[in-house]
Amino acid sequence: MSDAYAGAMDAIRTGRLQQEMVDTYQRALTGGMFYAVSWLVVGLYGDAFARAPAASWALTLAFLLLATWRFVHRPLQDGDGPAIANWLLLHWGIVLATTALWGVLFFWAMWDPGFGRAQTTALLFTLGLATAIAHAFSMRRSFAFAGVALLCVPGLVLLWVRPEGRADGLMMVIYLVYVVIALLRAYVEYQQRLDLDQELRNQRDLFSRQSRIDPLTELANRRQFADVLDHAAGRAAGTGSPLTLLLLDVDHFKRINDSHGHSVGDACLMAIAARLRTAFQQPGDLPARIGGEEFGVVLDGQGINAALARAEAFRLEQATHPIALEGVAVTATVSIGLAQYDPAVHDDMDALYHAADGAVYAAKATGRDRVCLAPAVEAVPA
Ligand SMILES: Nc1nc2c(ncn2[C@@H]2O[C@H](COP(=O)(O)OP(=O)(O)OP(=O)(O)O)[C@@H](O)[C@H]2O)c(=O)[nH]1
Repeated sequence: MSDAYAGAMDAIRTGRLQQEMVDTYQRALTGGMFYAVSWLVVGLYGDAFARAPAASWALTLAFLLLATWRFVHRPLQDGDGPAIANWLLLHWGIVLATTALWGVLFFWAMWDPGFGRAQTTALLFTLGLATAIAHAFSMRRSFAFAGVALLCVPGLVLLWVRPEGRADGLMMVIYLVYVVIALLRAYVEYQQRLDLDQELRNQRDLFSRQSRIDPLTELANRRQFADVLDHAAGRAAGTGSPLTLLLLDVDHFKRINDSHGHSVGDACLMAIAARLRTAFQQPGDLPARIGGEEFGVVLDGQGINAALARAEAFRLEQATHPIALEGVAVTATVSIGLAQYDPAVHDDMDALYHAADGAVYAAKATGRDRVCLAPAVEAVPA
């Protein structure tokens, strides 16, 4: 498995976990308060606060604390996979602690006849909460089952073992069959939604990449080049830092195509792009394929002298190091034009581009395989 593949798989897993983290937080948010309110209804109408005030207030406080914890345990902003997995474990821990507490309460309400009619209220709330888990907490099947079990099983066992509670117990078992089916279906639907979301994210990333990258050479394409140049010019105009534009055209490229075929021509363009990528990888450099056999490099932060030296080095490498392609060695010389950005002279990027393009034209006109400066720009001593 290549590093790139492993990295992509990690990114997909992390993307899914991030989505699950956000969903788990949002779905758990309001649920916590439902437990507190439901208990208040059962406790008040079941006279629990008068009969067992300490236990009743302790339950109220515990539900409120757990609900607040769900709220303040916010999703991570930029966690990696393991950090999100840990976050999920803790959040599920809070949710399951709440369901376990309700399970104890339900057992108490079923066991203590002092709750009177509120026993039915507790039973109905328990079924309602189990239904809510089945529908809203389908992200993790095993945790959701554990939640339903913690809510229902203690009270259900009690109902079952008492002959007078057997009918309610039976009703509960039948209802729980529905809850289990609903939970399984909701789990499958949730996973399908995650798959769909991932698919949409992949498509979006692909389109975004295709709109910025030249497919043959994998350099930045004309659009990204123009955006970066525009951005760099805005900053250069504001800060006065230097910015130089380099345009490069392969000499007699048609001959390479005609002599060796179009596929060798393509391979030659890819090789030149690879050399450009190696030669122009300093911070502020952006090599790009502008179209056909024409390339450009944004040299953000570079004055004309440094740019000239680097352009000359690249030209020399092209002239002296043939490219080995499909059994043939091709020498592809290049004509390069340079223009330094001057906000007083260049009204917009088109003006800078035309200046550099004029320099390429001058290089072609004076014999090719050379670097020319745009006429308005003078090289100054370093
Ligand atoms: N193989 C290949 N050829 C391309 C591609 N894009 C443009 N070309 C070819 O590049 C050649 C450019 O030819 P011209 O514009 O006449 O320029 P040139 O032959 O390089 O001559 P000068 O620029 O004057 O030195 C044409 O033959 C195009 O078909 C491409 O993606 N792949």
